[in-house]
Amino acid sequence: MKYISTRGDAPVLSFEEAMLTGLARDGGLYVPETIPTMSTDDIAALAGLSYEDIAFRVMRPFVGDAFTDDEFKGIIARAYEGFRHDARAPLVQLGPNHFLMELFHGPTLAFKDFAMQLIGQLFQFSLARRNERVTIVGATSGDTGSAAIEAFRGLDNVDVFILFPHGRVSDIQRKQMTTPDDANVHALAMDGDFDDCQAALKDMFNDFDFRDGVRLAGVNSINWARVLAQVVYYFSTAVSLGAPHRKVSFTVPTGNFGDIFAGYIAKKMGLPIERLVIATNQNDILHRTMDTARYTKEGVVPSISPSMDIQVSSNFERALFDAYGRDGNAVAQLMDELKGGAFAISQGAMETLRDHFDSGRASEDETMATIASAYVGTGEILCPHSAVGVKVGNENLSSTPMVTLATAHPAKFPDAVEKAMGQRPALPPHMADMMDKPERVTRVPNDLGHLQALIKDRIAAR
Ligand SMILES: Cc1ncc(COP(=O)(O)O)c(C=O)c1O
Ligand SMILES: N[C@@H](CCOP(=O)(O)O)C(=O)O
Repeated sequence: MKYISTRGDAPVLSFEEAMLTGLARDGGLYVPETIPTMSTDDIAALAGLSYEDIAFRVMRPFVGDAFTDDEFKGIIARAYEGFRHDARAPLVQLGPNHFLMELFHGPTLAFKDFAMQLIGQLFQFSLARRNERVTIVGATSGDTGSAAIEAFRGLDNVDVFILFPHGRVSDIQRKQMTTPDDANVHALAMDGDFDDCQAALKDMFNDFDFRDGVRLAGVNSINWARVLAQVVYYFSTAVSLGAPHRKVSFTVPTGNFGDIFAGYIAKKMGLPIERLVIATNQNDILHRTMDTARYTKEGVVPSISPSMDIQVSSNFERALFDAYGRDGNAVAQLMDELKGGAFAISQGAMETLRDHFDSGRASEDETMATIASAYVGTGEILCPHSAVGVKVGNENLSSTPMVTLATAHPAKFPDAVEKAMGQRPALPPHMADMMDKPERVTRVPNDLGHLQALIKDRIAAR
């Protein structure tokens, strides 16, 4: 299995190389050269298997010869052993044909754990075998950062630097990033918004001297392995609802487009997915793009679903690559135009995107109202991101079962949830003392030179 860049001008890599590389050297994102498919029989055979066994069968074709079957099975087993629900991604029913896939039973209470716990294990295995060390820099609007820190904390051959927007993550998200006291963990509160953090990260990757000097690696969803791990729960859920003999639709609370892109890959592999619905908060660039065929950046307005406060949606580039017939030059040109703030999508590409994706948005009031009504109607306490999804999912119900992804635990956003339903969700017992722990964080300006110098100094001091 080979991996190519969405901009068509970077070395072709193996799975392991692409995983350790992160962003392609032409600024693009790695994708598989071809998408492996599963037959109806292959999918039917997943029924009744454990999450780990499904993960093995779904991901195996993508990793090529990077690991033996036993090695890969061991990696998967270790990745999910810390989850607090046997089903890993359990389903609850919200209405006659509407289900909620709970993705928040991992160690940091968000869907990011599904991928981050796995790539934590994959990195450890690969780095040990190669006798290498890496510097991970991640950008986060709150959840990726805590999941990355949890997956990599305490490792000798990895330093992990997390850039988060100062003042724009919830208190719990911040505490999850600033309270671990491991020497290899560096929480950096940056002036600006998430897009600024992500832009700084991409600038570091595009500075080859720095990149090669610190052996930079990325664990944001620019990393293909992140997307791959998330493909699995589309399979496990669809099969539990009757796939391959029955179609299923998914609504996905969306920001950086990684999670919904994983659903698109599941569909390409043969999973009978009818619709993939993009659900955005008031920062609705993707919904507007689906409507107007123009991707136009506007300022980010902080919301009660802060992890989705994003304008530059990285993985949309992967969808554009397919929509433009895998033409790397066309994608490179669009990304160049985006530096000016906007680009237009051709009619043909737009038709392809609309063949797969629908979209909707939820305002702040609608998000709050959905938290309240879901609790009254079903007893389920939604986090604000999941509530954005449920609101949009409700608008897209049909005779096909709809599954909305619940992407975080409500206790990560207690203020918003309390305001919406009058009750403060409790943290699970393993995190109950989090608010009392001391914090370790460095405030940093949005300045590439400053960030690079800080990272080099910290590595030298270890
Ligand atoms: C809780 C939560 N929901 C939804 C999203 C959006 O997911 P994606 O960026 O993969 O579109 C994020 C951030 O990634 C998140 O942390
Ligand atoms: N919402 C994310 C933003 C980063 O997304 P990623 O999937 O590219 O890592 C977060 O919580 O940090």
